[in-house]
Amino acid sequence: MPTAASAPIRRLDADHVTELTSLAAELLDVHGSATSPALLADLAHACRRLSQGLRHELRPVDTADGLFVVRGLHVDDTDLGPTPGHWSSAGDAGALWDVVLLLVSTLMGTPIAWDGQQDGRFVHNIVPSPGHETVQTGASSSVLLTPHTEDAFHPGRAHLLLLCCMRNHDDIATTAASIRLTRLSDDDVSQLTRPVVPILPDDAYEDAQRFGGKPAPVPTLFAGEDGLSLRFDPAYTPLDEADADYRAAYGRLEDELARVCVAVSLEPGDVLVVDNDMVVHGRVPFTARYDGTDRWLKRASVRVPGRRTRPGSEASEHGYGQAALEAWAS
Ligand SMILES: O=C(O)CCC(=O)C(=O)O
Ligand SMILES: [Fe+2]
Repeated sequence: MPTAASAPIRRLDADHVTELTSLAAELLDVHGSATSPALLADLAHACRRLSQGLRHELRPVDTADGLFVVRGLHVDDTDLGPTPGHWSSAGDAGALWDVVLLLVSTLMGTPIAWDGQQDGRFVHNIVPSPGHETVQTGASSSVLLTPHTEDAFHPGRAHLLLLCCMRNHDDIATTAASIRLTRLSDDDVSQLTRPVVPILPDDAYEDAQRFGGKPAPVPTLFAGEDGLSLRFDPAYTPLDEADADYRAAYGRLEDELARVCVAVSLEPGDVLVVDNDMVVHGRVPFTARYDGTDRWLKRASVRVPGRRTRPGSEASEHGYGQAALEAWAS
């Protein structure tokens, strides 16, 4: 896996940084908490005050990399306080950054949350947690977090995934691979366009894992409105139920994704924006510190209204009983 970061960088100038952080601070001051429903309801209105220049920097992904890094925001490590040991103890830690991430998300679409994940919060805290070292969720550390589409099990999954870095003293990389940079034969693409095996809910969704309905097989690849797209989470795909031809094509897809994979080591203040229809992301293994100085990311998920990238058959999926909540009624 390549170790050099090669993601497109969009650098915010000082005025744009001030614009974004002062609006976030004002909203936090007015509403008292980043999880306030009134703050969520106020986001779209508040964003109208942001300049065209800032909007331009935060325009949609515009290269086949399917991602970019927004750089220039400054996180003060001493003000931040210790990295929480678990998402459930994060409370309002780093709340200003929750609001920054919500504003950035709102410029790009509609932030979504899940009842069954991190108490329905719209901004998740991604921290390594004792006892979770080897699971395939954001709370793990000692294992490779296998490249995946975020919330691949669900038809209402995000179009965009945003990761904002609070702290990353050991330069632990997020990995990302774009389907648009892979080379696959037409035969492999046809194979993987067939709905053969389901993608099951991941370990972050205990309720969904208890859902009684029959899992629906879904295609791995599909034609989006602007090119080839994917829905991929091998750690939660019962591939042994697939026929040999499908399995072989899936293996070649995995090889190609590994070939084009980039490693992006986020710096505090960086916001990584990933197109969840084009790019699968993961994380390299690391040794957690568990001393309050661990790596800490904030994560938001965004739907882009009007985007037509998903197969029509997704409309009849049950989504394992999980519902995505939108930050405001559209
Ligand atoms: O820790 C990372 O860099 C990414 C973790 C991840 O997959 C996620 O937060 O969705
Ligand atoms: Fe993820």
